[in-house]
Amino acid sequence: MKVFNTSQIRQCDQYTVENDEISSIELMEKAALACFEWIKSQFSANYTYYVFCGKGNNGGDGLAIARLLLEENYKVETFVIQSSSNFSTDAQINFDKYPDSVSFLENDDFEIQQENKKIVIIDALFGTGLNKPLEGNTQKIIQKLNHIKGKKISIDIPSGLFSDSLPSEDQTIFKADVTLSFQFYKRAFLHVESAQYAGKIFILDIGLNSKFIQDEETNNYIISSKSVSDNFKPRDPFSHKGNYGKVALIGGSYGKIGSISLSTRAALKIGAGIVFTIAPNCGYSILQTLAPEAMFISGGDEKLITEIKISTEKTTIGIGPGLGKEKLTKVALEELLKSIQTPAVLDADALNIISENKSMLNLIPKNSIITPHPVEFARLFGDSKDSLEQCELAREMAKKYNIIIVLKGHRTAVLTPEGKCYYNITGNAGMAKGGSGDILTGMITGLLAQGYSPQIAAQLGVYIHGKAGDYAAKKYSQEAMTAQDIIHRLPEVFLNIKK
Ligand SMILES: NC(=O)C1=CN([C@@H]2O[C@H](COP(=O)(O)OP(=O)(O)OC[C@H]3O[C@@H](n4cnc5c(N)ncnc54)[C@H](O)[C@@H]3O)[C@@H](O)[C@H]2O)[C@H](O)CC1
Ligand SMILES: [K+]
Repeated sequence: MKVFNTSQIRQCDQYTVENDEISSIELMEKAALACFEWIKSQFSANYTYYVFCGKGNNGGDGLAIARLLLEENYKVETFVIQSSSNFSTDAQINFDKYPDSVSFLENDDFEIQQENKKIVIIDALFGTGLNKPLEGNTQKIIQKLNHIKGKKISIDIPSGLFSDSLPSEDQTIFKADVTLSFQFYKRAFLHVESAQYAGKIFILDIGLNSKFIQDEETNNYIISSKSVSDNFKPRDPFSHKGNYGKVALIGGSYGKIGSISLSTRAALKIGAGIVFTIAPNCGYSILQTLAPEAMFISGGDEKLITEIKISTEKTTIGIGPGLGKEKLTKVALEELLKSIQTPAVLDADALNIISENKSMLNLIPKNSIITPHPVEFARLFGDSKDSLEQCELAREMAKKYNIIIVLKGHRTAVLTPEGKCYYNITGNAGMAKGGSGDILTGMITGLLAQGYSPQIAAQLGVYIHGKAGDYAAKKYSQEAMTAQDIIHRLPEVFLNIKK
């Protein structure tokens, strides 16, 4: 699913009006109707709706939503910000159509009866047309709204937030519980510094022109359930284990055998045919017990990996979880990287070792997948001022080193050598725990071994990992779920991938 910037969204809007049998006012009505239907499905008529509108098209949406609510006898109070600018053409039409009186706000002296707990505040002050950070009265109004208790819904985007950039710390922005956004994810919804204002995001289809959407180019995408099912390869009834690849997960050190056992189990559970684990000897009994389906290969020493003895030709390597950074382990990693020609997966301490010896970056085989979290990424490639800047740096590094970077976080991003960014929107805060990353490494390695291209293995891996995490949270709660529960919920994910 494509992510467009504000100017592309505006062009899409315009293209739709010019090429489809729909006028801009009809499009606004369609957008308002989609919001109204969503609101109706979530809240009863016992709520009082306070609708705050600007004078642009976002305000026009708000006025239309307020009218639709009134027509179905919901209790509605509508406010319009008084300003020197005129209503946009379509907002004016909706203002004229509004059947009740509205209150014009010159400052923040409006009253909302808070003893009535059933309050919904609808923010239709500013949308994608915001041209500078809010100040003066609009700033005061939003600050006051942010202190009022009630359900808060932003239309299209929280007022005060820019679609394509991140806010400064002192910027005033409406804090929504829910954002009902039209047709597309905005880039701001995909970065933690701005996404926190949007709450839960629902994308409402307002039928913008599909040819424009198909033809318009972008470098940013969401990994959709459709792209997952389109790329998913069901197992062939006539196949044997050799058809599903040979994996070697390499990692673990004394006290960190758990990491590589989680990766091993994840690779098995994601469908890999044959799985080896290369770990220090202290991991032997643990691994043979926790993952009896996998074969153990000694890493050479009791407590750390000092040698990696595997033919790398037909084996897909995943290296890093629990590996440690001992000198001999570093040498073993360097030797391994020099010997592999095919894409591998590198995570955790494998990346930390490389960050201390940056020339090793050039040894990473072309089209390999690295899976750093933001701190590991910064160690490798330097600091960034925020997550958007880090994402852009990752895009450059993916191109420079010809690798796929899985930048883990609230919304994990997969950056490709072609400069594309694929955001993952599955997953939840229950996964922000030790072990989750080890599992992701095992999953991506297992998918790569099964013949998925590195880019698709990375995209499927992050999507499936997040989705299994969502099933785990549903069953055990975000608090009580542990990383292992992500592995346990994989069956639900596979059973629900539509083919
Ligand atoms: N995506 C679609 O196809 C549709 C989107 N719709 C809605 O339209 C808005 C965008 O509307 P636009 O008129 O371009 O802009 P806004 O309503 O966001 O605001 C413009 C308005 O506000 C003034 N302004 C801008 N910045 C500031 C500021 N910092 N302080 C004060 N005033 C400011 C500006 O001068 C204008 O007067 C989109 O988000 C959707 O909600 C359609 O309704 C349906 C199709
Ligand atoms: K808004």
